[in-house]
Amino acid sequence: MSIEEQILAIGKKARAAAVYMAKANTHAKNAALLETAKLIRANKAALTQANQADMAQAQANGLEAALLDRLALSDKAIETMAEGLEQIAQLPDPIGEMTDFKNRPTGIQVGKMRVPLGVIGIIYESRPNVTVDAAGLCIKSGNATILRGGSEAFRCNQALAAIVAQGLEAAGLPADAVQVIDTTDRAAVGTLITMTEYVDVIVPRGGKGLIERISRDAKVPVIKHLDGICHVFIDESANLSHAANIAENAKTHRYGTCNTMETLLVHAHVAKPALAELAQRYAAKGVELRGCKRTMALLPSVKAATEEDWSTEYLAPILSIKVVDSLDEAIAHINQYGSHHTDCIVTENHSHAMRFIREVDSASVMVNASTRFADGFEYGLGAEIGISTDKIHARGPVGLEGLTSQKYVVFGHGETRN
Ligand SMILES: NC(=O)C1=CN([C@@H]2O[C@H](COP(=O)(O)OP(=O)(O)OC[C@H]3O[C@@H](n4cnc5c(N)ncnc54)[C@H](OP(=O)(O)O)[C@@H]3O)[C@@H](O)[C@H]2O)C=CC1
Ligand SMILES: N[C@@H](CCC(=O)OP(=O)(O)O)C(=O)O
Repeated sequence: MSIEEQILAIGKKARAAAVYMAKANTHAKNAALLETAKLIRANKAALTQANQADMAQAQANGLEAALLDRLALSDKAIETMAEGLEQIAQLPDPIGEMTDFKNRPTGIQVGKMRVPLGVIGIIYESRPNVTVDAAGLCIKSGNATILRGGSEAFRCNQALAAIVAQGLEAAGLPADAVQVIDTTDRAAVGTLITMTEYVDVIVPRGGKGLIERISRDAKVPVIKHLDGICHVFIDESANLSHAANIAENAKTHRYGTCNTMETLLVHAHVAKPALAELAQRYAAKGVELRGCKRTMALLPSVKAATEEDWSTEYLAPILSIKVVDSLDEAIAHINQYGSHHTDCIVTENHSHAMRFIREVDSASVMVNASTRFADGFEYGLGAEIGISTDKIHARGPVGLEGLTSQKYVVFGHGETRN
């Protein structure tokens, strides 16, 4: 079979499974989640072995440290995946919920019912826990899914696919509700994003290369989950102790995640003390600093930032720094160079905070909190498919509700329209 034929066959099975999933009851969906969690724990040794093989190959291929960190599946990460499924089982089932009923003068009652999207294709980075989080959220929201993880995580993802299939079958649900594409050939992505007959929506999680491909070729509707060029702006009225803690955490908590800060903006009135403190903290953690001319005047060891730096997502211990003269300049910089993912202002000035959250055009806009909080679990969604950088149909961390839609339902008593 050609790759195209293989993916079309997967699509056909997913479409059939979606019909069952849409009407599956909450008990069966939760049973599948809990059984999969049990199987993940029972298969810890096999998962570890598969991950070690993936890690060895990725290391041999020279994958960067932050990306190896993302690929690694420690005992703790395996337990977290299982717990994540148990948490999704605890969440209320969104499907079938009816809301917003109104009695119309004609006698009919008009309301809305929450329904699954159908078949969701997800293309994502080499992070095995995403396979389980995505599978869990799609099961609970009554969708079928086709997963295409990063090639470095191939072995581990295949092992996880087999476990999820067993979990679904044990609960009497179709194993085809979650299928993991079993080739790393990118031709498979080409078919996945064009088979409108079988796929209702594509969620691409990734960087620039993926964006270009999807923008050029996709025929299926897309909810983009793209790169994070995130900023922290230290305002002139910032609490400098909060600013140092936030700017340190936003950069150094995890270097490889999309919600990590890549550019720090500092108001000129507080640049000297703010940067003196932060330079020490970053030096202790080996973060390379690249700055504008005014930053370099304050911190002579800093390298010169180029125009390209302002629009670069490093995913590494590198940070660009710019000194700005006003809130307006900070907002303009973020809207020009950012990726509309997550941006933060550190300020004690309420009107500056309100202007920042109104005028910065990003999926999450924060006041006095680290950009690392942009995460479905941290926002109370239970888990996330990822962070949408699109404005429709979902924006920011996408949980169960983002994987559903609402249809109108109308109840009458024999009424006819005049
Ligand atoms: N907004 C969000 O929720 C998230 C965003 N990200 C972003 O992802 C990026 C980091 O991950 P990284 O692994 O580098 O991302 P990549 O974009 O390189 O890879 C992500 C996935 O897309 C595939 N892919 C990439 N390019 C193409 C292409 N041209 N055609 C078909 N498939 C393609 C990859 O496959 P292959 O294995 O073949 O390379 C992989 O499965 C960062 O920019 C980060 O911000 C990450 C997580 C969440
Ligand atoms: N929500 C995640 C970040 C999003 C994510 O998965 O990022 P990445 O490590 O780039 O795959 C978190 O805060 O851990």
